[in-house]
Amino acid sequence: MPHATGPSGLTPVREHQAWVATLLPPAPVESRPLTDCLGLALAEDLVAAIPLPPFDNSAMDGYAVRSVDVTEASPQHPVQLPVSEDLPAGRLDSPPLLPGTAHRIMTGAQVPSGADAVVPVERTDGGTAEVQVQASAQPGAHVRRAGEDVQVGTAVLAAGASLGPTQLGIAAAVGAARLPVRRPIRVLVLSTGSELVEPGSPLRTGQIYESNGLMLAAAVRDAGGKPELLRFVPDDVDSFHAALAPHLETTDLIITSGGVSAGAYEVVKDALSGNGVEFTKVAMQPGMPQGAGHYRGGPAVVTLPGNPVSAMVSFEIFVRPALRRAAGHRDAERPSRQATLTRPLEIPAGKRQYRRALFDAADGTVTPHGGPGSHLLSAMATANCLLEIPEEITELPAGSTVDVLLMD
Ligand SMILES: Nc1nc2c(c(=O)[nH]1)N[C@H]1C(S)=C(S)[C@@H](COP(=O)(O)OP(=O)(O)OC[C@H]3O[C@@H](n4cnc5c(N)ncnc54)[C@H](O)[C@@H]3O)O[C@H]1N2
Ligand code: MOO
Repeated sequence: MPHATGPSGLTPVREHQAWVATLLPPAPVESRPLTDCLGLALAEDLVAAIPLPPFDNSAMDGYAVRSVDVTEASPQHPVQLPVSEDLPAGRLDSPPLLPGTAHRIMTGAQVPSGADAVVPVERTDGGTAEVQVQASAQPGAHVRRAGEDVQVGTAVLAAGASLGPTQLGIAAAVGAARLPVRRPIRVLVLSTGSELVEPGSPLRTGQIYESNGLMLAAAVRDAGGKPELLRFVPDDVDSFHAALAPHLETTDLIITSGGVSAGAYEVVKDALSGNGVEFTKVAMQPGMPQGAGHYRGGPAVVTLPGNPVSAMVSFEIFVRPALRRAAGHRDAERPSRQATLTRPLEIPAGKRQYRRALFDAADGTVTPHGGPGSHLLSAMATANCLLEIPEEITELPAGSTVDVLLMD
């Protein structure tokens, strides 16, 4: 796709976002056991085939009674009833309750026909052959009605729902053993750079610890994708192609970081130019040098800049929404808020700024956190949002209303 350029000669952020989004088609739908669905997106509405609760059941351990039999009960004048059945949760038959009797009943057990209330055990003497009921009960007391939570035919989850713990819980509760979900996007994360060494090994002058690969793979997983991490890919073009080759059939998206700006040793740019990937400068800070396309007609590729904050911010702005949309998530975007800036900011013109910041939900304010430098990863690690400042703005007084993207 040709790059649209803005007045600055740079590609507008929204153009690059749209381009990256076109690279990833919707992932195929597959049926998975519930245990394998965490973090995925539901592909179809989940319609309840049973009500919840499935039957009238007790909310308390106690005695199932007819409320009219205990109208006069009090601690001073208990009503004595014979106990004719014991109803633990899970008992399959449900003997009816005869007038003037009680069934001992446990939480979750089916309320027998004939009973219309449960008296908690604490309001009785706890008898097993006979029970002294010391309190009256309103009709319906401590009875959880069938269908009170979910009625048959209700869509308990809509297509596009992200499946977290409670969504999996409700799916199991209505009896779904498997769910139709979109297969997670398979992402190959590559890092290159001769200066990089593995955390845990000694650092020599001129070297730094590799962090982007791990960070981006974690970001992919966090976004619901399935990452595979290839670190320390050698810095020459042939080795780069050789490293990719075994993964092409099983990869939807390749993400690289580094090796794309104007240096003499830009292996990513050298290897991917002419192989389906186009490079551009995007009107944003951090994250200016970007590339995207399809590697040799195969997997989608997004090349992120190497500076760690640039890599992470551009993942957030370009990759994460595209990845989540392709994986079927309705909430593909980070939530955004408007907030009041606590201190003034001066901003270079012409590029959309993404400043790391701290959003205070209680008072609706946002405070820039750390400087604008794209190597300042520690501030990003302790920030909770990105402050998004449009290209044309160069000055923001304290008290300005600004947009923030919430990161957690
Ligand atoms: N003459 C120019 N120089 C630079 C330009 C430019 O337009 N003209 N752009 C600058 C901007 S903006 C950025 S961002 C960076 C992007 O450079 P690259 O994407 O080519 O990245 P590298 O040069 O490989 O690395 C940049 C920086 O990040 C560190 N890095 C790289 N990979 C990792 C990793 N996996 N883990 C941790 N840190 C990593 C690397 O050591 C460098 O410090 O270019 C500017 N220069
Ligand atoms: O645009 Mo680069 O991404 O600032 O550091």
